[in-house]
Amino acid sequence: MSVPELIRIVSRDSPMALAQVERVRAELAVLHPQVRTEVVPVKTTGDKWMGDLSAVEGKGAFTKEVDAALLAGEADLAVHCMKDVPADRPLPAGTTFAAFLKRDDIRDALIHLGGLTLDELPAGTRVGTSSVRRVAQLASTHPELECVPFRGNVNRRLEKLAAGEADALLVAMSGLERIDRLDVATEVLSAEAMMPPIGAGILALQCREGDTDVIDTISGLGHPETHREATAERMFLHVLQGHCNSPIAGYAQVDRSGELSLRACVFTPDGKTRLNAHEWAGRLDPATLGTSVAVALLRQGAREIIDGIPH
Ligand SMILES: NCc1[nH]cc(CCC(=O)O)c1CC(=O)O
Repeated sequence: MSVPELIRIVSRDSPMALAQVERVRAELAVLHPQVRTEVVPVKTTGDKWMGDLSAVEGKGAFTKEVDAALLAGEADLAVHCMKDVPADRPLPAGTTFAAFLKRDDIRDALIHLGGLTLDELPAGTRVGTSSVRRVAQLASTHPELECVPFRGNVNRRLEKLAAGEADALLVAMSGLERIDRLDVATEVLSAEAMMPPIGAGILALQCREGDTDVIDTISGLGHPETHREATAERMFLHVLQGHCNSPIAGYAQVDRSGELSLRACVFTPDGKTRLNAHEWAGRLDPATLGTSVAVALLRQGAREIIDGIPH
């Protein structure tokens, strides 16, 4: 393997995304101190458009411009939140994942300026979130709360909360951690109380196919357990074929004994129906586990629920 002299890293330009790039640079500096890196920040459709993501073909809204820069040769490595990489279709032709970094916290946090926990919030409390996954689950477990649309990067959402545009906020712990604002979290919600999105907390490193020097260099950053979890989760979504308005949640987990499991749910938007599946891989490879869990939900009627939601 010949290690490249320079690796140009493309990413969204939000504070969270740039912190992600710094993590990649730091890990790369340990493994290959001789490699220089440059950052190529780009704004994505999802960063510019503050309306409903389904109006801009939500899928890929946070990745399209990043992928384009990689494919155009303006950068050699793209850093994505795996959660934002569409899984219903293959990766853009000519690109491949070279590594998945060790997974961060997959849980959501509640932020309430008065310090209340989710169960303590009074009826009518306005919770800022545009996530159909969070809205459906809150409708199911806390129907007395009111969800208000809340878009923008994590810093922007914290500003909007401080400005009184909502009384409380649900955001990913990993997002808060990356912008160094874990201090604002009032309560960490268990993955059972608020099922995370597929791909939560995983940074995916994407390269051009055939760029073997970069791929070989970057693959050393990969975390094997996260790779198994990511593969199971991504195949699960691929088989399920959701759309950007379908509330889908779940996570794979490699336990201490090395056993891989995948737990997943499909909800109706009102949270009144929730389909559940939880399987262990046993002798199945991660992708087959993902397929099996998707099929289990389809057998319970997931297709009808997903197709019945306007998008
Ligand atoms: N859409 C913004 C976004 N993209 C990825 C994350 C969380 C970080 C991750 O899971 O990797 C967030 C913030 C949030 O959902 O609150």
